[in-house]
Amino acid sequence: MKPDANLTGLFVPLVTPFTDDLRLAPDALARLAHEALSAGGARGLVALGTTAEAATLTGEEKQAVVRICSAACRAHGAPLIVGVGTNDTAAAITTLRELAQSGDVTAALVPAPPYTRPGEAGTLAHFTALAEHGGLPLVIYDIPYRTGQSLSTSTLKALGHLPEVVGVKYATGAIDAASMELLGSSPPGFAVLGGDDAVISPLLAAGARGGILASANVRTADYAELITLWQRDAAGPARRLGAELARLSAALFAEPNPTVIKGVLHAQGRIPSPAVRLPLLAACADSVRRATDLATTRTRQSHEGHREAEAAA
Ligand SMILES: O=C(O)C1=N[C@H](C(=O)O)C[C@H](O)C1
Repeated sequence: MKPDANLTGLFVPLVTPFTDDLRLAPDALARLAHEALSAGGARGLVALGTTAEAATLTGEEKQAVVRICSAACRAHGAPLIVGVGTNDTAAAITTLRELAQSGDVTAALVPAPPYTRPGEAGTLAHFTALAEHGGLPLVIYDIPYRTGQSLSTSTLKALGHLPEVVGVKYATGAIDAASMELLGSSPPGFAVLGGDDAVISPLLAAGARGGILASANVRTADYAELITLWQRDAAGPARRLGAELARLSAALFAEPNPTVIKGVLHAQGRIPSPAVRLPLLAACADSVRRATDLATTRTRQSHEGHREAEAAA
């Protein structure tokens, strides 16, 4: 029997705000977390995703980030997913057990072991070990262009049958025959969440249950609404809003994530600095300006679509 993780709707993988001298800015993170879950209408948060620059946070900073996100999720009765990305199976199990002990974490987001490329059988064995010994529900993070390891639909479905595996963040860079096969034959209790921001709208149209979307750090409410519109079968307004948000997502990913997103949040006065840690470099002014413009304006057409959908609901 699977745990009832009820993974549906929008999950925001929060950025980790820094000061200009690259220290963690905890108050700004707490503010972003509360905004996403209140005005933004997100279903839940993801801490320590790629977007959080988890790779360059110290152990202490990771604990602080999880503490802040846990407090916000507790206050809003929202689920918290925490990223646990490593190519060391034993170390991942230790981290999962520590997170499980807190009692605040709904699930862990676990990519295929990056860099090692253990092959599909090794990857399946890695995930199975995490499922059996980690003590937390798992969301598989399928992102071959970052990990160097692709997963076939049959492997994903085999994972989906494990009692501890509650979903997949699907970010293969394409919507193709394999995506349709997965969406059409997912094991019960196994949620497909989109993770490629620019194509979230077509993936929702094809049946994804929601998304883990870095772009939703900005215009959170609009990404949440896009998911609701597709869930309500309001195809016209969903298509219009989806097209508009796809342009925004493309602009936000014009440079390595989360550099442009941090630039936009800083331009909007929501974080104290656009600073990112090496090897990331801050996004250039043009990319930030273009994305900020798209982040600030919602077109009249998609507002009209929203009213149409409200009237029909
Ligand atoms: O941190 C995340 O979770 C996400 N990361 C992806 C990436 O950086 O490739 C993008 C996705 O929107 C969410």
